[in-house]
Amino acid sequence: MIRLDRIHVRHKARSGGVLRRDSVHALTDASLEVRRGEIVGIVGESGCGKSTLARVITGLQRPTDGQVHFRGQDLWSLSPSARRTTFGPAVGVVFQDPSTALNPRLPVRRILRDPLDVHRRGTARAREARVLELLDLVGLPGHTLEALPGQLSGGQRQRVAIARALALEPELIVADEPTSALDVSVRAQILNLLTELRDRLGLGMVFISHDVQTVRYLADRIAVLYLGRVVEEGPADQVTDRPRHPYTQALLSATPSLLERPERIVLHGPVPSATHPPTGCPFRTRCWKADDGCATAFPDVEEGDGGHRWHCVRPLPAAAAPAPRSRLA
Ligand SMILES: Nc1ncnc2c1ncn2[C@@H]1O[C@H](COP(=O)(O)OP(=O)(O)OP(=O)(O)O)[C@@H](O)[C@H]1O
Repeated sequence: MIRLDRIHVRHKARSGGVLRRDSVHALTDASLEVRRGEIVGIVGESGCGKSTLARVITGLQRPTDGQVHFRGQDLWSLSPSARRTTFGPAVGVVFQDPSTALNPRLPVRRILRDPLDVHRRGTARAREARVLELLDLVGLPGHTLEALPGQLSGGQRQRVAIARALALEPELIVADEPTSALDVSVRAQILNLLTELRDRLGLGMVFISHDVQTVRYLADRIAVLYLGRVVEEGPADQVTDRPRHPYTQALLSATPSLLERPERIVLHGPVPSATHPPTGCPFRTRCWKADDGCATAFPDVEEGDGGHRWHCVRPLPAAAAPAPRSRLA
């Protein structure tokens, strides 16, 4: 349905003065594919490029280099109006915090009707019927229609945001940390709702989170991002049960229940600057397996079963081995 091909995104650095503006390597050579009915999880630490990737997928961010193919068409070769009318409605977005994503002055009825009005979908009566249908899809009672976002709970607000994302019958939903601003008690309900919607509507979904456990719960496939690079991707169970990239193993070790031997791997040193990323493998400065060879070039892709891919010249063996003791807490 959607394919990102060798995407690079460079932002102008926010600091550096007028004369010297470095560029931030937000995404480097990132490729990703989402098929109909599939949930792809994107996981990585803060600043690794997850939101930039979400913006590229939703057409909000034009890549500096690389292509976005939607149903086989190069998105950025379309005219702005074709992009707006064909691609825009096909992709719905759910953001992290429903309190800021919804207009606090509009009742739910208006919030859900707006996209239908803007895109002139059907008659006034059909739009009203669609609003009721949307409310039902996300499991909200009818009286919610007259409420303002501030009168709803966090979980209900996120349901409204999901209903709005579904309004134009998209084929793909991009959910950027959709549960991290919610109470723990309602997170599972929202995750279950997203899975139900995928099953019921056959949606493709990109689910972005820094929490690998949440991503594993939901996703069919997982891509692990580090400093703007996809360092590992593949079927969710393979990536989480048999990680091949040391960075994936380190992420997993922060959620011990996912590993048979739950020793916590403590990564030493800060995440390097995205303005001056390390040469070669970006993870080498914090990797306990790195040697001089890791500094020369970004490792070529290695491939295992079922589309499991990783970029590492010193990958973990096929059955994950624990990291050396000196690096374990
Ligand atoms: N508009 C911008 N101008 C300059 N730098 C930016 C801009 N947007 C993002 N960046 C930088 O690009 C890199 C990737 O940012 P991005 O927001 O995509 O990461 P993220 O993984 O979503 O982080 P978080 O989980 O904290 O939201 C970071 O170094 C960030 O500071």
